[in-house]
Amino acid sequence: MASQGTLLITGGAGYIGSHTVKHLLAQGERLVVLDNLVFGHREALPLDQVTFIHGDMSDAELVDQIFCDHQPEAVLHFAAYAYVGESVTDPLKYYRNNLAAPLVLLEAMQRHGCRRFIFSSTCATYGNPVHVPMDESHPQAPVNPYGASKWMLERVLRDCDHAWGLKSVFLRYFNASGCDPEGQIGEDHDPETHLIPRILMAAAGEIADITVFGTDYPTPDGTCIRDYIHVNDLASAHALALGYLRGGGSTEAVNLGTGRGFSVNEIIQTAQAVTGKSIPVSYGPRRAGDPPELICQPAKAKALLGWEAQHQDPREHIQSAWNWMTGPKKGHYAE
Ligand SMILES: NC(=O)c1ccc[n+]([C@@H]2O[C@H](COP(=O)([O-])OP(=O)(O)OC[C@H]3O[C@@H](n4cnc5c(N)ncnc54)[C@H](O)[C@@H]3O)[C@@H](O)[C@H]2O)c1
Ligand SMILES: O=c1ccn([C@@H]2O[C@H](COP(=O)(O)OP(=O)(O)O[C@H]3O[C@H](CO)[C@H](O)[C@H](O)[C@H]3O)[C@@H](O)[C@H]2O)c(=O)[nH]1
Repeated sequence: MASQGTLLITGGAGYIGSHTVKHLLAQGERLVVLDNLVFGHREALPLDQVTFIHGDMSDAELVDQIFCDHQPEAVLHFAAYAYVGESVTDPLKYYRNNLAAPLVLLEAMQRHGCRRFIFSSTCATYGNPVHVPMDESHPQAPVNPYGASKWMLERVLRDCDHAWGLKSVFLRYFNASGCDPEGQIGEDHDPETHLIPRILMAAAGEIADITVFGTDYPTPDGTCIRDYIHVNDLASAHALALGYLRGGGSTEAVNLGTGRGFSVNEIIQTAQAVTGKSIPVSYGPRRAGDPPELICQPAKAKALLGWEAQHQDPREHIQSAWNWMTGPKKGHYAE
């Protein structure tokens, strides 16, 4: 197996996947992207620079063919469903796509001798915080099927390590935000549920207002606190995790966040300042399943991978997302 071989990126046409693709291409990596485009966008990929395969990771024949044709050295696994609320009402959809479908991928990896896996896990595997900031040894007690599906796949990956030597890094992202500073790609979910893009949709008049979910949390201003991590910082962490595995690293879980929390109200005020728009706000009840405060303890990422968030200021996240939203082409490589 080549030490700098081809990488298979599942879900590479999605938000975080496409930013990581851009970062890895800049580092000279050779990439094959597998995406069914259920949520991703073909235009989010530079099709002249990657091999794009439009298909589903649960298609065993297709996945096997990809391993025969490209012999990937490692898999970066972004593909999943990620609507927490929907996972509560339709859990089987989440267990099928986030837990069962990756087994097809892992079976192909085992057959073809591919032993490196970088997994998009989440702070949602921790459930309600027992303490903040949360380090990797925080108890994992997910409170919704989305978080549970990710936690269970972590368990599967550990078992594969034990049985056949698969080495994985579980990157537990906190709240991904921001966009490519060059404005080529952005966050383009439909439906969009995340806070920052919805605030900007309200600023642009695409929705009537931003509803704050709950004002009676035990936080200084009563609204939820989150740790917003720039998507380009997530991208660079993937490259470093790959280097770590190439260097013979063992299976590890690694949090990715800044270590700083911002409330929903603070994010809205920052967005008003960045956009210069007066953003209509309404106040609603709490959203089921939202912990009051999620803040990352990122020390392990620095110690193990040499990674630190470079984009600490949420103004920068919001500015890059606003530039992309209001840019002439609304992002994307090709018209
Ligand atoms: N956005 C966040 O804040 C956040 C936080 C923590 C973890 N994550 C995880 O990071 C990953 C990427 O998140 P995102 O926000 O970029 O989501 P996204 O929906 O933009 O990207 C996921 C991509 O996977 C593709 N996909 C889904 N199922 C597939 C399948 N069966 N076969 C092939 N392709 C498939 C979709 O079409 C999409 O392009 C997900 O695993 C998500 O759970 C995201
Ligand atoms: O219209 C909105 C949207 C969000 N919020 C609040 O803003 C905060 C952030 O909410 P997001 O929906 O943007 O993100 P989550 O905190 O729900 O993120 C969770 O879901 C993500 C998947 O999409 C990731 O897995 C992440 O790790 C996990 O914490 C929450 O307090 C939420 O209640 C609002 O007040 N109004």
